[in-house]
Amino acid sequence: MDTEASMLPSTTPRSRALATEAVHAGRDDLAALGLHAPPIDLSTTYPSYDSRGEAERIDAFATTGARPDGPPVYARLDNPTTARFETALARLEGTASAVSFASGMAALTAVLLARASMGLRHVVAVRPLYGCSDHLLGAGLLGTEVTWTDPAGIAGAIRPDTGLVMVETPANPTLAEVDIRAVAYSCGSVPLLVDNTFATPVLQRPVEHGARVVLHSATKYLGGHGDVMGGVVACDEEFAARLRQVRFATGGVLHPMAGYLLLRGLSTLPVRVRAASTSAAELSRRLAADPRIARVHYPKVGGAMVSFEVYGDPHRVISAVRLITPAVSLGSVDTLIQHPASISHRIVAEGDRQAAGVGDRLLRMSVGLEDVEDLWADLCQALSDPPARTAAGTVPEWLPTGR
Ligand code: MET
Repeated sequence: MDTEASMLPSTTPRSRALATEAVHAGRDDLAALGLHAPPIDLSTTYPSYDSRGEAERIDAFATTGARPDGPPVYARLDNPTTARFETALARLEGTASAVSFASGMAALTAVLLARASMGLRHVVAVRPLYGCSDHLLGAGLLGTEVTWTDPAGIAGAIRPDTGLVMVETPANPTLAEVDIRAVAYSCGSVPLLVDNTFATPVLQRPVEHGARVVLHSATKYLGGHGDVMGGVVACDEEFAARLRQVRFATGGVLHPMAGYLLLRGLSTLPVRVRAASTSAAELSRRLAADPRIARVHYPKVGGAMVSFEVYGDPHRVISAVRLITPAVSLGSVDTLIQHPASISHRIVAEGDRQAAGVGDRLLRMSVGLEDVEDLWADLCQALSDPPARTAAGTVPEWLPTGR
């Protein structure tokens, strides 16, 4: 069992360069353990002959929410493998702590419940957000109430029962950006949560600009290979303790295998994000110069996401890509494209979606690690009208013509 990991300090400030932390954070004890790869602890329960001692450890967790000393008693309290991922992500975001969850939505749920349980049910939020985040806030499923505003309206929207201000920057799917420092100032003493899924800590560390809570769908760039689902909240230890109590009570824990894969994903995060961002910036330039494209969205902070509005039928583009994968989600090594109005933001009421800039002709592309010329060739043939794949001689040989 990997008990040493639970001894790792969770409050060590980031002192090494980001690329170094990405490789080493959460693994600092491995050499002393005589290990190279992090051990995976799949235990759901932890035997003990000392029931009085276990009672004390459960009382301590229930009272403080601090990570238990030694074995976790039960896997819903903590897990040494997922703790390694939490330690590493906190280091990258520059926070004291991080708490992992089964998905990004489980992570956001825990944040909202933690604040609502303190009598702070009201949330101020800026659109657009990822469609399911928008839905979770707006539908009142957790008993929260939301006021939507633009960044300039945040200070005026805050009430005595406001527990959170939430922004996503760059936003899903329009890549609209907010000035985190200015927004944090408007929040006063209300914590600002920034969904940093698109930028990742490689391009932006929101706590350095005044945010108090950083949310990630770890399923995306942190995992990086489209094969692991998870969520994580980076924050101070006081709020992390509250989140652990909510996680224990509601059960949305990250599986240890997912924790292992996410820790492995972090080690290549800077390399992947920078390489994909270079291609995304190049594709955004080419798309902006293309007469078939009405508008291109690419954020100032950079990143591997490009959104664009077509003059033609966006559904035809989705059906015509051959190298690019027509799928929702993002942050994988392969390039994905999806139609937000149909998928990622389908659950948002049409009027709200349109008002947030998520039009019917908008496509969102997550640029991966393929050669940029191959990606451009696939985009060009998919954008052609009539479809290039039916026009003899215009399909690159390497593109499959059917499925
Ligand atoms: C179920 S829809 C969306 C999944 C993911 N959050 C995305 O934006 O692509």
